Amino acid sequence: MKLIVGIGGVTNGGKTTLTDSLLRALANCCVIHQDDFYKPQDQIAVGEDGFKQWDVLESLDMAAMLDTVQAWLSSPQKFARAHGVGVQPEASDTHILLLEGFLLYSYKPLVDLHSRRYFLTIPYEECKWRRSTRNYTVPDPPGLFDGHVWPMYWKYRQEMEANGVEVVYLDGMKSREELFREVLEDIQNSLLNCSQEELPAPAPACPARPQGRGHGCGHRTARPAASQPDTV
Ligand SMILES: Nc1ncnc2c1ncn2[C@@H]1O[C@H](COP(=O)(O)OP(=O)(O)O)[C@@H](O)[C@H]1O
Ligand SMILES: NC(=O)c1ccc[n+]([C@@H]2O[C@H](COP(=O)(O)O)[C@@H](O)[C@H]2O)c1
Ligand SMILES: [Mg+2]
Repeated sequence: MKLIVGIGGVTNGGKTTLTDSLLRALANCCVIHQDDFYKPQDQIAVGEDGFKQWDVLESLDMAAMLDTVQAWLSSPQKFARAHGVGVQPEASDTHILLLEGFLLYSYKPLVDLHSRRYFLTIPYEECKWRRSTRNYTVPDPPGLFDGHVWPMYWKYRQEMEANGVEVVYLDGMKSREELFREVLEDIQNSLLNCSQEELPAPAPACPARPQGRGHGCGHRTARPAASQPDTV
């Protein structure tokens, strides 16, 4: 069985922190980070606002990311070995791929491959503060957060919700430990449900089930933006 789990959501929501913890806890688990697929800096467009457009999908080589996901799908064992992940023989027919990134659910070919999609949210003030403590390879110029990062976050999130992409929202204000426990338990439940529901026919991955409320691999439908706790 193959399970692709997305850890998406707002910048500084805690995606990488949570993913690192899950990676350590789950057997036969690999990870692909979306920000490893940034295009070279000289290919990042400058917008009419004067800012380099780091927070748009076009700044990422999503075709390359998809190819990497396909490589895992075609042979998780080979992928794990190539990435230095030990395969545990006793759990060898279950493989998990964590996808981590801030625009995971805005690239259609990737959206549909997920078995489970998590989406971390934090309020504006917290996000702005956490962001101010971060050191990116290219430091944020003054005004980038309010002029580009936060508006793009809402633009893509609203598109995701309008497109009916089903996600499980996570409150990034909870402690690291609480988030880890919550998501680990949920993934373990998904694994149990998927193994019970798995068909004998070849299945590319345990699929997300849009109508699958009550099924382990389904998602909650995205709630409208206005009901989210971090609405500005
Ligand atoms: N649950 C949490 N509560 C408080 N701070 C957190 C939490 N998770 C992560 N952080 C901190 O927030 C910052 C961003 O975390 P990170 O995991 O890199 O987020 P992301 O990958 O979503 O940008 C880091 O300084 C990290 O230590
Ligand atoms: N990885 C890089 O090369 C790079 C460069 C400039 C900005 N960023 C920022 O990274 C953010 C996405 O990563 P996080 O979700 O981990 O914050 C985006 O908001 C983007 O502005 C990344
Ligand atoms: Mg990160």
